[in-house]
Amino acid sequence: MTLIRSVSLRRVLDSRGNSTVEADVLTESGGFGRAAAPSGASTGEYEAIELPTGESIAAARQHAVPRLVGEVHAGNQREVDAALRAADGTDDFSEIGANSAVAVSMAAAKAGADVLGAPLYQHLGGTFRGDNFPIPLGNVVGGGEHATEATHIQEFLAAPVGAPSVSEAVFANAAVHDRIGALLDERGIAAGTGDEGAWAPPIDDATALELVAEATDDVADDVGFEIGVGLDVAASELYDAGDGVYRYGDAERTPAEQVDYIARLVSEYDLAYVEDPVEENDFDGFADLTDRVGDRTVLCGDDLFVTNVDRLQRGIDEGAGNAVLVKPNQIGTLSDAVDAVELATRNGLQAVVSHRSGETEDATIAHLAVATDAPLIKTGTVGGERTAKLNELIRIAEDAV
Ligand SMILES: O=C(O)[C@@H](CO)OP(=O)(O)O
Ligand SMILES: [Mg+2]
Repeated sequence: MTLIRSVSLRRVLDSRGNSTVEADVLTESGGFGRAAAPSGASTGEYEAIELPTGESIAAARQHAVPRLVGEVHAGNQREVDAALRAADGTDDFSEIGANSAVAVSMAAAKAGADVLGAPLYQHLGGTFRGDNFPIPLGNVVGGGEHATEATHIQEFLAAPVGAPSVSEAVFANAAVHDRIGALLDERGIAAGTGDEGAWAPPIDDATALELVAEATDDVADDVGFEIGVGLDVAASELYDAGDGVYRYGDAERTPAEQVDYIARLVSEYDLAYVEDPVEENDFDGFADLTDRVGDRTVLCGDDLFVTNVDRLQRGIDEGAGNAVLVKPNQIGTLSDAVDAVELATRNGLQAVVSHRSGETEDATIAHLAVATDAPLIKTGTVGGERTAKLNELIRIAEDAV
């Protein structure tokens, strides 16, 4: 019933105005799925390869489409993703591009769900998946690779850990974003926004932390539940491998000082979440930090693990981190992303399903987070390509009760 009849690929726009791959999958019985690949700016060195859009589409048409059409069932995600891997033939999707691979993988999942007449989260997660919903982490202030002349730390996140529902969490994050806008205004600081819709003011990291802490406290008082503060340091972007130091503008920190600095921030601001506190090759520094503050906060590897089970297994073996960021395009297929969640969960690590800084209206990650019972999702706060996922989460929560 779900045998694939056709796969179409096209260039569409992403939220940065760049091109990306969109895929349509149609099955023999008329099931249809459409999905588009996101794209990172602060990409990890070990991510699957994103090819230029046209190149990726041409290669996928040549190598992957013939292996899918009339051969593979869209309802069997493992079969779809195995065919994509076989068509590519490399470890990192450098032949057809992770952008085409992930678009087809997600579109096939939607086509499979369509044939079943089931929502995507249920097709992926099964009937007995439980009824937990992820807490959305909302990027409210940022800089790094996502904005120029703004903070060095890439993302300051609202973490509404006490929210009684997805909907209340989503609106709390939006309220924090709004409150920060007002606080910036009061201080006469003009600010635009970065790639993910977060405020990108020309202030230092300490001031940004004070501002976000004040805004989350104010909104927490209003809504009556706890809202913590989180960070994505995206430390690989600050690291100068030649000199072996982290550069925050004119200031420098050695790797040991970096670990001390983050540990101090965790204590001082009672941080609920820290992503990529050290650069992507420093498993030792990550493990040291996990030893020191891992019982108090979520320490999440993004560039460190790149949704890759081999790197994640190394982190588990070495005690580096207690959470993994899960980005399907970082590894290339939904099956690989689910493998990373399952490996993490089996070993007591939390999974954090995540968007990219370059996004589309595609909302697959909202379903993936619910399907896999991920405790957290990072998908922005405001802006259409971000609210597409947040509003989908609200709909899923309503649908699932
Ligand atoms: O570092 C990150 O976590 C992401 C998403 O916020 O950014 P990018 O997609 O640019 O890698
Ligand atoms: Mg990150």
